[in-house]
Amino acid sequence: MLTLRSLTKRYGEKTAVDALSLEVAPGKITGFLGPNGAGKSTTMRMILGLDHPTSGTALIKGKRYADHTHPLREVGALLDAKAVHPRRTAYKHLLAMARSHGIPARRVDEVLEATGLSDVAGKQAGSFSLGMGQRLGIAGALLGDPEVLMLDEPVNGLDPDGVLWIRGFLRSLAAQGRTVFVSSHLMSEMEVTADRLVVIGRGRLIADAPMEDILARGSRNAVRVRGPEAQGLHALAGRLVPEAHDVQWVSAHELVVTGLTPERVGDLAHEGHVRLHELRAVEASLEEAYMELTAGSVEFGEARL
Ligand SMILES: Nc1ncnc2c1ncn2[C@@H]1O[C@H](COP(=O)(O)OP(=O)(O)OP(=O)(O)O)[C@@H](O)[C@H]1O
Repeated sequence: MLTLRSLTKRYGEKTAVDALSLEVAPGKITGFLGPNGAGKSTTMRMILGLDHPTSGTALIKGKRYADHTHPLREVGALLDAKAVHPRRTAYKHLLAMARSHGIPARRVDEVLEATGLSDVAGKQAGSFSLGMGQRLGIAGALLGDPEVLMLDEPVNGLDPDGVLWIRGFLRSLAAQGRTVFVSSHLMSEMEVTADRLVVIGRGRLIADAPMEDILARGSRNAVRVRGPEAQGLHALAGRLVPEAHDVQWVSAHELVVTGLTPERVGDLAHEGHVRLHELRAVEASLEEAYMELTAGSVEFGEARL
């Protein structure tokens, strides 16, 4: 569990994180989204005690990072996968980390196994592909068997296999009851990975809600209705108009209805004995919902997608 209370960071005149309050719950993947410069990395750095808040607090399981006796056993983080000595082998890199935190050496074998790196444990980290480097970073984050995992853009630059692996791996970590907090600018990725989304813009909280709710907020959520009989569809439109936000004709045989569920549209069609060949929810993509949410809070003129 992560708890942010009015977390604020100012750099001179600039407010990078502005009174951010939220809770990140265990057992699920929480996506952390925001346009370029929104304050995601600064927030993560403050949670890890790498940056001091100007005011407010960031708590991991109720305590500040610095107040934990064994912080690596509470929170594992992947901020920059390249922060590894290139000539050290994966095994030696993890062993050095384990030793400096009082973690037994056998845990190194366990995390190598869990991240699929056992076969390359003796290879120098500098020879690793980006995907293997990310796996090594995640192995390091898992060393202390922490309840909280925090990853900054873990799929950035990965090939499809790497992306699939990370997605499945994060899912399994959440299923073990861990708190998984992951930032990404890849909206499509978050749509299939995260259970909950925290969206920030200019350091401020814009949304903190389950993924379905964020998607449902997109104004383009609509129902597409197609039928063989134009007259029947006209009659149906007459029944829809009083209840719907909007009813648009796409063609003589097709309507797009906003503000009603497919169930309601189907029931009204049934009541009016109107034959339908298609009844389909057209969901706003996360990209659309996100663009609407962050409109006006994009720092550099354009959201990075
Ligand atoms: N050390 C610093 N000194 C001054 N300003 C900073 C510093 N670190 C970050 N900022 C500013 O704070 C704001 C938030 O930056 P941050 O890196 O946290 O955003 P972000 O959401 O992680 O963006 P990105 O996706 O580009 O990494 C930006 O305007 C950035 O320029």
